[in-house]
Formats: sequence, structure tokens, C-alpha cells
Amino acid sequence: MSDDEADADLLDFLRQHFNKASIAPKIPETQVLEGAEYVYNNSIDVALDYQSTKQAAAMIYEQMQKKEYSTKTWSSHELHPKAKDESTVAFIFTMDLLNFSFWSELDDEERFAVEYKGKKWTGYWSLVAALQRALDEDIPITCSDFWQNEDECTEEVLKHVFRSATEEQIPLFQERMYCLREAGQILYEKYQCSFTNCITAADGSAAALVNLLAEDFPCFNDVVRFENRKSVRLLKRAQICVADLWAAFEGEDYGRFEDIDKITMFADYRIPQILNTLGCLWYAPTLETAIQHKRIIESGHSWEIQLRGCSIWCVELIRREILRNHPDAKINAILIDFFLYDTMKERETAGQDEVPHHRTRSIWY
Ligand SMILES: Nc1nc2c(c(CN[C@H]3C=C[C@H](O)[C@@H]3O)cn2[C@@H]2O[C@H](COP(=O)(O)O)[C@@H](O)[C@H]2O)c(=O)[nH]1
Repeated sequence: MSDDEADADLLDFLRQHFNKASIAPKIPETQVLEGAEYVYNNSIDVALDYQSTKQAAAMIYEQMQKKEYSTKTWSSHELHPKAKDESTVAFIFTMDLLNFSFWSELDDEERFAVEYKGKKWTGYWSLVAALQRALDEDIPITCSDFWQNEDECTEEVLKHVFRSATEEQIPLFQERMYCLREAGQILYEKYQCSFTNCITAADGSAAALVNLLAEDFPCFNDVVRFENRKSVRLLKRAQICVADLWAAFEGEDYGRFEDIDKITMFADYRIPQILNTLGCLWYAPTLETAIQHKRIIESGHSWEIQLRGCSIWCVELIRREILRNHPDAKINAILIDFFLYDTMKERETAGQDEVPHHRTRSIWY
């Protein structure tokens, strides 16, 4: 074959190949893991310890097996909805619209708490309890039409929904009210007033649903600028919303996603805390001191982004280590994350939360 004929063959192949590429269906990606790896590779105040991460992976796998950790664990929590229907879809969307920033400067007796079913619930569980209590009182708190109706859904009604059993009110009340109003307006304008239509639009892709939440609902668009160099998508509440659907519906119906394993750990303030306790995450002395002294770290500060990005990357390494040793394990970053969160809460209840979590006040987590 002459050089010209070879060139013609190559051109023909490339033309065919690129044409195919241009019509190939776009596979949705969230870019969260890429962003987390970038932050990890450029962090100077937060580092991972590989030995502890490997040991943590072994402990986590062994404990998750022992506790038979699975999607079923989600519904087993006393306050989580059990019905496998649209009411649970609406509940999860409402919950994850507001699933942020419950930490308090006050001690357990004085911090914001919701009284429900004879118990005082704090933290994340205070939110779930407040929503369940409102539904018991026939307040349609999970209905987006209600959020938009400022005659019915008044500030007073919402203050009643989130009323506290202590002197302290729910943090960021105004921001939470705004999240509901804004999401109600967007659901009305684009999704015929129902979050189930967002799930349908994502067409079975977890990544597509995460991207849809981030692109259409500003309060889910958890994106940071790392050291003025790179925009990093962390998307904590968008991801946990998809993960809660997947867990609540045990991977079926409204929780069926072909690419659920693309969801990463949810970059909040609890998982960095437990990873630090396990020796996986290490802090520079100045950051260590700031956290130990419970100093506020501003939203968007490099320390905060390093804590969040390195935690996502650390859980990814734990996931890879578990699957390297147990290729058939039914485990992903979601279940590891859920396990770590629940473990942190158990340690806190047992008074073992010696290392404080970092304190950033924002609507992102
Ligand atoms: N990474 C991660 N963050 C999580 C959760 C959960 C609850 N998930 C439930 C569902 C299945 C699991 O089994 C859990 O039972 C809440 N959070 C976040 O923590 C913070 C609240 O902390 P505290 O104030 O101490 O309650 C706040 O940012 C909240 O958004 C999780 O699972 N993973």
C-alpha cells in the first residue's frame, strides 16, 4: 500500500471514529471525584495517612458485614419514612433541601432540639423529627404547592414546624424558608410541581439526577473555588438526596439508578471528624488548633475545601481498598458513608467524640 493510500485509510478511519464519537450518547458524570482528587493533590493543611486508611478499610468492611449494612439500614431508622411510594419521594426531597448545618455552640441540654414521639431529637434527626411531626399535625410540609403559598405557608407556620424544645432555634431558619420557596417555584416552573418528574427526567442515571439538581436548583449547587485556581463541584446535598432515594427504595422504583456507584461520600462536617478520629485524615498544626478550639472556618476557606475534598478522596481510597480485598463485596461510597456517619453518632452518644468537627455555617452541608 502506498503512503497516500495509507493516509487515505487513516483519514477514513478517523472520520468514521469521530463521527461515531459525536453521535455517541453522552454518559452523565458529576466531576465530584475528579475535583476531590485535585483538592487532595493540592492540599497542604490536610493529608491522608495510608496505613490508617488501609486499617480503616479493613475495620469498616468487617463492621459493615457484621451489621449487615445495606440499603435496608436506611428505612430501619425509627424516623425515616417506610412507605415505598411518592410520599417518601416528597419527604426525601424536602429533607435534603434542608439537610444542613445543625451544629450548635451550646451544650446538649441547651442546643436546638425537636420533641417528637417522647424524645428530644438533635442534629440531622431534629430535621427528620420536625418534618414527621408536621405531617402528624396535618401540615403539608412535603408539598411544594404549600411552600409557594405564602398565605398558608407563612413564616409563623414554618416557625411552628421547626419549633424547638429549648431556647435555641433551628440554625439558618431564614435560609431554610428561602430554600423551600425557591424549590417550590422551580418545581412549579419546570417539573409540574413534583420531584418525581425530576427523577423521570434523569432517566435512571444517578449522575444525571445530581447534575439536574445542581443545575436547576441553586440551593443544591454546592460548588467551591479552590484557592482561586479551580472550580470544584462537591454537591453534597444533591448526592445525598439521590443516595437517600436509592436507599429508601432499595435500588428499585424511584431508587433505581444504573450508575449509583458514581455517587461519592457526602462532604459534610461529620465524616472528616470520624476520618480524623480513625487517623486517616491529618491536619496541619494551625488547622488542628482551630478545630480543637471550635473556631469558625468561613464557608469557602481553603481549610474547609481541603477538609471536604480530602474526605471524599479518603472514602474513595477506602472503597477501592475494600473492593481490592473483597471483589464481590456489595459496597459503595454511599454505604461506607452512611456507616461512618452512624458510627460517628454512636461514638458521640457514648461520649467518645473527643475530636470536635470543624465549624462552618452554610447551607451546603
Ligand atoms: N456524610 C453524611 N452526612 C450526613 C448523613 C446524615 C444522615 N443520614 C442518615 C441516612 C442514612 C444513614 O444511615 C444516616 O442514618 C446527615 N448528614 C449530615 O451530617 C450533618 C448532621 O450531623 P449531626 O448534626 O451530627 O446530626 C449535616 O451536615 C447532615 O447533612 C450521612 O448519612 N452521611
